Order: sequence, then C-alpha cells, then structure tokens
Amino acid sequence: MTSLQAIYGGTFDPVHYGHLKPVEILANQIGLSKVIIIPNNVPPHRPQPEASSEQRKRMVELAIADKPLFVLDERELKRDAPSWTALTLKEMRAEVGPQKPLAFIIGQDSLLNFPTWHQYDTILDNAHLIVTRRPGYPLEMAEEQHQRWLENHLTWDIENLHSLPAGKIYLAETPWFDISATIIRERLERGEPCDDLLPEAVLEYIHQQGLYQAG
Ligand SMILES: Nc1ncnc2c1ncn2[C@@H]1O[C@H](COP(=O)(O)OP(=O)(O)OP(=O)(O)O)[C@@H](O)[C@H]1O
Ligand SMILES: O=C(O)c1ccc[n+]([C@@H]2O[C@H](COP(=O)([O-])O)[C@@H](O)[C@H]2O)c1
Repeated sequence: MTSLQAIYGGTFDPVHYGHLKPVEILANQIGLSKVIIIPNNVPPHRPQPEASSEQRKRMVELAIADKPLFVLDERELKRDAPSWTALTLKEMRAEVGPQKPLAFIIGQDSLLNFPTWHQYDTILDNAHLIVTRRPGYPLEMAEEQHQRWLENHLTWDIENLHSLPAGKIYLAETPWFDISATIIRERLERGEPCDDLLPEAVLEYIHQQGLYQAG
C-alpha cells in the first residue's frame, strides 16, 4: 500500500483533542503518512472566529509541535477571501499533478452540510473525502438525493484511497470524542477547567493571550 497524504481543514477556534485524536487514530487505521492542517482565514459558513487567524495558527503550531504526523499549511491564512475548500483543493491538485492520491478529512457534522459547500461536487474531482465519527450526528444525509450522492461515491476499501487520485468517500470507524471548540470556549468563559479537552501548551497560550474570557 502506498502512503497517503491527507488534508485537514478547520477553523480551530481553538484546536482540540476532538480534532487531533480521531485523525491520529485514522492515520494508523488506514496508513496516512502525513496530515496537512489548513486553518481557514475567513470561514465560509460561520461567523468570524473569536481568536484571530494568527492566534488560531499559533495554537495549531503548539498542538502539533511534538506530533510529526502533522504539518501546518498557511495557504488559506494568506487569502483574504472566503476559504473555499474547492479552491484550496484545486490549487493543491495542480501542485501534485493528476495521479497522486489526496484526501480531505472532515468530521461527521461537516458531511451533513457538505452539499451546501461552494462547488461541493468539484471537491471529489480533486480529493477523496474521509469522514471521522462525531457523537450526536447521523451518518445519513437529510435529503434523498444527497444520500444517493454519498452512496455513489462510498468505498469501504482502503486500497481505493491509496490507488485512486480522488473521488471516493470513506466513512472511517474512529472512536467518538465528545469535544467541540464551542464547549471549550463556553467552559473557559465560565472559568471551568478544560485540561482533558486540548493540549496543555494550547491552554497555556489561551490563558497568556486572555482568549475566550468573560466580558
Ligand atoms: N469532536 C470531534 N470529532 C470529530 N470531528 C471533529 C470534532 N470536532 C471537530 N471536528 C471536525 O474538525 C473539523 C474542524 O472543526 P472546527 O474547527 O469547526 O471545530 P468545532 O469543534 O466543530 O468548532 P465549533 O464548536 O467552534 O463549531 C470539522 O471537519 C469538524 O467536523
Ligand atoms: O468551501 C466551503 O464552502 C466550506 C464550507 C464549510 C466549511 N468548509 C471547510 O471545512 C473545514 C471545517 O469547517 P469548520 O467550519 O467546521 O471549521 C474548514 O476547512 C472549512 O474551511 C468549507
């Protein structure tokens, strides 16, 4: 099996174990050699984050400093327009050429709204989609036509992800981590501990910067 590089985009406001742990487990399950983390600058489908792009980038750097699986890619941070994934993947495909397998990792919640993404159907032209489990979300699409779209692209064969350049959706069997950036922001605002939810270095940076505090 060839080694596969994957891309993991997010707002990361802040980055937490619900991002890192499922992806580390996934990497072992399916043989990922590298995971390229791309923090967005202007999140396409949500309000602007609380932390600045620079702070969110720094938190990712701290989170992955001792994790050689992950590398940071700053391309979306350098674009002032909405961070469309379709555009990012088109650009990355052009850089690696037509044959190299690429995969974009999303959580189960993102799969459910994926058909609302900008030019979503072109994303599979340039990459596979790998979906990690997340508690509280169904694994079926709300609309029948989107469920059909999902089933048309679905594969349970890891070898397909390694041999084909793009076009497949893989529903990974990663464990649940009931963590969200929203919960972390809320807990921090109330002055509650978050030690089990994100790396210590990220938590220290949050306190040092006075992020996510009340008032
Ligand atoms: N606990 C989790 N388990 C699996 N995937 C997750 C988890 N948390 C986030 N993700 C995935 O990580 C990616 C980036 O998510 P994001 O940075 O928006 O984090 P979030 O915790 O969902 O943030 P927020 O609570 O602010 O909406 C998305 O594809 C999302 O589905
Ligand atoms: O391109 C889009 O239309 C689009 C819409 C929603 C989300 N995304 C991307 O999906 C990733 C996860 O998004 P989020 O909002 O859960 O952090 C992140 O890289 C976003 O830029 C992309």
